[in-house]
Amino acid sequence: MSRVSASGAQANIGVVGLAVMGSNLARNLASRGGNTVAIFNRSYEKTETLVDEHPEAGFLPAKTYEEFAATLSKPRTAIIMVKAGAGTDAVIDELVRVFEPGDIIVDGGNALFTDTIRREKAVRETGINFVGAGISGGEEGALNGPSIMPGGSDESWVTLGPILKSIAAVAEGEPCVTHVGHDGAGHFVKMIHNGIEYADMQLIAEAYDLIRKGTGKTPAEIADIFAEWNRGELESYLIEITAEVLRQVDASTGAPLVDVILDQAGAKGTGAWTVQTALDLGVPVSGIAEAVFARSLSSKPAQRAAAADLPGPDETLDVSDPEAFVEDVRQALYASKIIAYSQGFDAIVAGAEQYGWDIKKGDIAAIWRGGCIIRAQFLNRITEAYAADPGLVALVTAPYFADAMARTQQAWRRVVVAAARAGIPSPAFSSSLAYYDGLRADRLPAALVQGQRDFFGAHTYKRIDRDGTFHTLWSGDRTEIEAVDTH
Ligand SMILES: NC(=O)C1=CN([C@@H]2O[C@H](COP(=O)(O)OP(=O)(O)OC[C@H]3O[C@@H](n4cnc5c(N)ncnc54)[C@H](OP(=O)(O)O)[C@@H]3O)[C@@H](O)[C@H]2O)C=CC1
Ligand SMILES: O=C(CO)[C@H](O)[C@H](O)COP(=O)(O)O
Repeated sequence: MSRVSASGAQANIGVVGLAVMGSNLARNLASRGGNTVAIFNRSYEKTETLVDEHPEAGFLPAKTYEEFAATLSKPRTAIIMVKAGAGTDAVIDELVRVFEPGDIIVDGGNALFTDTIRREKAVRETGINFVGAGISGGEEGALNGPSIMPGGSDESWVTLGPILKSIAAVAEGEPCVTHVGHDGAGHFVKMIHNGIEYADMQLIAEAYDLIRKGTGKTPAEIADIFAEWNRGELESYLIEITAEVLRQVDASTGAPLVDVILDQAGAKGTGAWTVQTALDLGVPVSGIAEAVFARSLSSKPAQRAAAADLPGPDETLDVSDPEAFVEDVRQALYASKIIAYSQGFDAIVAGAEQYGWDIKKGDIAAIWRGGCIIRAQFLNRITEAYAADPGLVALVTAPYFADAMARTQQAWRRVVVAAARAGIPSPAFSSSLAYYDGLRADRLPAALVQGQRDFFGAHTYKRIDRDGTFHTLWSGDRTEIEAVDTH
């Protein structure tokens, strides 16, 4: 079997899967000096189109997996960018068939991290290296520089590191890529990135909704507000693109595009994975969960239609000072956003502990500063917070963020109260505030829950005044006895 392409050229890197992400990543790789890129797609038309549309890239196209392997110099390195799930397994099986020990397979798709752990173990047994790498930035990021979160072995990172550094986004002179940790660590961190992305998007959407309903401003006027916010502490990619979306006018009706888009949000699953994983780890990612549920609720048209006539409040959102209200919403958004990141980092800490990964939180915040969807100005503050205290128990308690909370929390409360009084759903704003108040509460009603659990299930409780585990004989004489801790 030939080990070179039809032209005899060799590629140092390959890409399998040439839809939106793969085709742009392949072009990004090809644009960096020294790279020659082999490309393969299940249906050959996509490969042909990419080659025809981008002759400058010098791609080496392959029609079969055998040809693809033969085109790559050894050790072969290939990045898979296909539909997550069965598609990824199918491609891995084919690559394992044509690759050799020492070669490297990188899955750059949005794989569930437990799948990555399974795949890494299985592929490693063949002598081939497998790396799960989260890649964020969408189409534009893939082309011009994404944020990359690779897991896998230290050995793979030696080969892969320079290639990934060459294509990653650059923030303040540093490439937005780091070796996150072993096996599934990279995909775990990408999953949390997406969870935060869901929360941030929902919070921005709630801010828009409240301003629109509270002040009657048009989408274009609200776009101006977001553009202004993007010059301050809220500066971020999501705020920036929100202004663009709100400014867009529908060509066929002349209406703001946002008013003709069906209000049912889709989801590909990474937000739900974050919440499911956090539940397993016992981490309250309530802001992220509300964002996932808000999309689910929006996509239940039959239930929404059936509930449309249910009674609401007597009052509407009565804003006497629109400028002050907009400023309150801005502060509520900033406070809630801090909570979303704080909860996301809590999940990273818990995941690292559970799976034995040495994840540097400050490094993760640093590689999210550029290329990815949640890139934001305040990620530098997160890096600084973890540098100052690597054992920080909750991001929100770091001095910078605690100060931000002190500054914003009254406005946050006013916004949540106003929304509730006017019947405007703001699940992410309000659940983030409840989380904040829960964290700082001196005493929680969890004590009563423990009493209830002990009543119906003899689940026992601890006391505040002495060590030990206790149970009250609820169906007997109601005296208290020492018991075995059942949690
Ligand atoms: N779109 C985005 O903004 C982002 C996407 N991602 C992730 O990147 C990956 C690629 O995303 P995207 O570019 O949107 O493409 P899609 O997720 O839409 O996947 C389409 C690609 O997968 C291939 N494919 C599907 N099933 C198989 C199979 N059984 N065997 C071989 N190939 C298969 C398709 O080949 P064919 O052409 O033959 O159908 C096509 O190349 C996904 O895992 C996605 O979650 C990550 C970050 C951002
Ligand atoms: O990974 C991404 C960005 O980081 C993708 O854009 C992701 O697919 C978006 O998720 P969803 O479709 O569920 O909104």
